[in-house]
Amino acid sequence: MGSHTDSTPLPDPATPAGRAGLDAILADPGRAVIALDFDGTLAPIVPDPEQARAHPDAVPALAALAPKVAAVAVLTGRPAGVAVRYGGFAGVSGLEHLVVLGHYGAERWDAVTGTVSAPAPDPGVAAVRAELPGVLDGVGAWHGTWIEEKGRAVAVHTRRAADPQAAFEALRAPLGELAARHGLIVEPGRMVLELRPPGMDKGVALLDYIREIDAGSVLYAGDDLGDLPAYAAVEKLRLDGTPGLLVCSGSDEVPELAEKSDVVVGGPQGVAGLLSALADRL
Ligand SMILES: O=P(O)(O)OC[C@H]1O[C@H](O[C@H]2O[C@H](CO)[C@@H](O)[C@H](O)[C@H]2O)[C@H](O)[C@@H](O)[C@@H]1O
Repeated sequence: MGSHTDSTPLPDPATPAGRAGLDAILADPGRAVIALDFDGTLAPIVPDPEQARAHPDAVPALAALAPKVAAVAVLTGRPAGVAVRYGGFAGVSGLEHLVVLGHYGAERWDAVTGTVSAPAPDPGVAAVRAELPGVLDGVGAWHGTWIEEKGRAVAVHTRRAADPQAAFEALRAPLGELAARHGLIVEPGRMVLELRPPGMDKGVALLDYIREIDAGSVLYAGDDLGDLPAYAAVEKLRLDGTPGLLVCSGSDEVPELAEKSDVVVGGPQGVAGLLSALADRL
């Protein structure tokens, strides 16, 4: 695998803004932030969310790139600690300064300390958790749907239902009502509807992090609807004079993201190849 990614050339961005973003990263890597989603971007999509793991090429590529840029961050809907575990990010040489922003930025894990910081849990989550089985029962959606307990949120997955898209659509309205009754929002994703507190998204988290690092350029890679706010953040940064490159980890499931991206690569293997090629160039 290693020799394959080592030889991958850097992609040519499809847009002038994307080319400017890549040029800025190459010209001054010491001020570049590389931010990446986890599921579908660093980790292949699998039917059972508990079995998701980073692509074998992903961590070596990140570890090769991180010492050459200002900062590398993983920005995920997962709890930060879960992403660290499933990604195998702790204790990796080269990733001593990695930051994992979990729960769409509400939680933060720093490799330097090995600890997670997070605000107090939203009481609406406990109320939703208690009512969720009854709501699913009412919709007749038990078969094949699966509740992911996320601590600060709960998610209902339909990928393993007989008809995943139909189950997803059938659950949208009732879960929306349940979330709204308890002050939560529904975050739709790839065959998943997550009920979570409002007020944070990947765009807010990315902008905060870019400010913290005082970045001069940014690369953001994602694959899902939850990455759209981060895409919007990069578009805003570009308008304000900070170049950026938008990378889509391609799939058939979320065409909206591919349409907005500068570069589309072939899933997590393609993302790892791009990161590795970037590390080689730097
Ligand atoms: O922000 P992300 O890192 O992309 O996390 C988004 C959600 O990803 C996970 O679900 C997705 O991946 C699963 C494993 O491959 C897959 O089975 C599921 O269909 C996908 O939606 C995770 O389980 C969620 O908690 C995350 O919010």
